[in-house]
Amino acid sequence: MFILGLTGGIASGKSTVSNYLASKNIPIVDADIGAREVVEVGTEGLQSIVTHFDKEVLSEDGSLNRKKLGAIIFDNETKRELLNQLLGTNIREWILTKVADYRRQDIPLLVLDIPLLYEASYQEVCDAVMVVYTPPEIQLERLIKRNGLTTKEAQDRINSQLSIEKKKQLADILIDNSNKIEDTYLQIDEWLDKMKF
Ligand SMILES: CC(C)(COP(=O)(O)OP(=O)(O)OC[C@H]1O[C@@H](n2cnc3c(N)ncnc32)[C@H](O)[C@@H]1O)[C@@H](O)C(=O)NCCC(=O)NCCS
Ligand SMILES: Nc1ncnc2c1ncn2[C@@H]1O[C@H](COP(=O)(O)OP(=O)(O)OP(=O)(O)O)[C@@H](O)[C@H]1O
Repeated sequence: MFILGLTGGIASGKSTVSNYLASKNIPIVDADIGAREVVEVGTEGLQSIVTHFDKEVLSEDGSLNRKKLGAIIFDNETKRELLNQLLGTNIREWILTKVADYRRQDIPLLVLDIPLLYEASYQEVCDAVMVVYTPPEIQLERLIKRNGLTTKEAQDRINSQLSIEKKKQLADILIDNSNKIEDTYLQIDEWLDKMKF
C-alpha cells in the first residue's frame, strides 16, 4: 500500500484535492475528522482542554465551542502549543489506527490528509508527500472569503503554520492550486497516471 501524505497551508486547497481523490474511490484519512473525534463529549481530550483552558471553551450543551477555542489559540503561540500537546498523541493514535485498518484491506493507495503534516513529522509514515500550493496572497484571500475572517484573524491562522513556501520546498509532489480547479484536477490525474494508480 502506497501512503500519500496530502498537505498544504490553511485554505490552500487540501479538501478540494482530497474530495477529488475520494471521487475516484481512493480512501482518505482526514486528520481534521480525527481532531474532532478526539474532543467529542465524554472524551479525555475534551476533559484535558477544560482542565487547561477553563470551562469558557465549552458551549451550553457541554460540547467544545470551536470558535472560542480557535480565537484563543490562533493568536497565542503558547496556548496553541499547549493544545497541540494535549491532542497530538490522541490524533496520532486515531490516524495510525486508520492506517493499520486499511493495511489489512490490501488497497493500492491511501491518502493521509493532514494540515500539520510537516509540523508534526508525519512524513515519516508516508511514501511521498503532496503539497497543495497557492501563493500566500491567494491563500489569504480565499481564507478570508471562506471563513468570513478579518485580515488579521486570517493572517494569524496562516502564521500559526509552517509557511506555504517552506512546505513547497519540502514537497515530493507539488500541486499548484492557484488557477482554475480543472487545472488542479489535471495535475492530480497526471500524477495518478504516472504512478499507475
Ligand atoms: C482550534 C480548533 C478548535 C478550531 O476549530 P475550527 O472548527 O474553527 O477549525 P478546523 O478544525 O476546521 O481547522 C481548520 C484549519 O485550521 C488549521 N489548524 C487547526 N488546528 C491548528 C493548529 N493547532 N495549528 C495550526 N493550524 C491549525 C488547519 O489547517 C485546519 O485545517 C480546531 O482547529 C482544533 O481543535 N485544533 C487542534 C487540533 C489540530 O491540531 N488539528 C489539526 C489536525 S493535524
Ligand atoms: N482553484 C481554486 N479556485 C478558486 N477557489 C478555490 C480553488 N481551490 C479551492 N478554492 C476555494 O478556496 C477555499 C479553500 O479551499 P479548501 O477548503 O479546499 O482548502 P483547505 O486547504 O482544505 O483548507 P483547510 O486547511 O482550512 O482545511 C474554499 O472556499 C475553496 O472553495
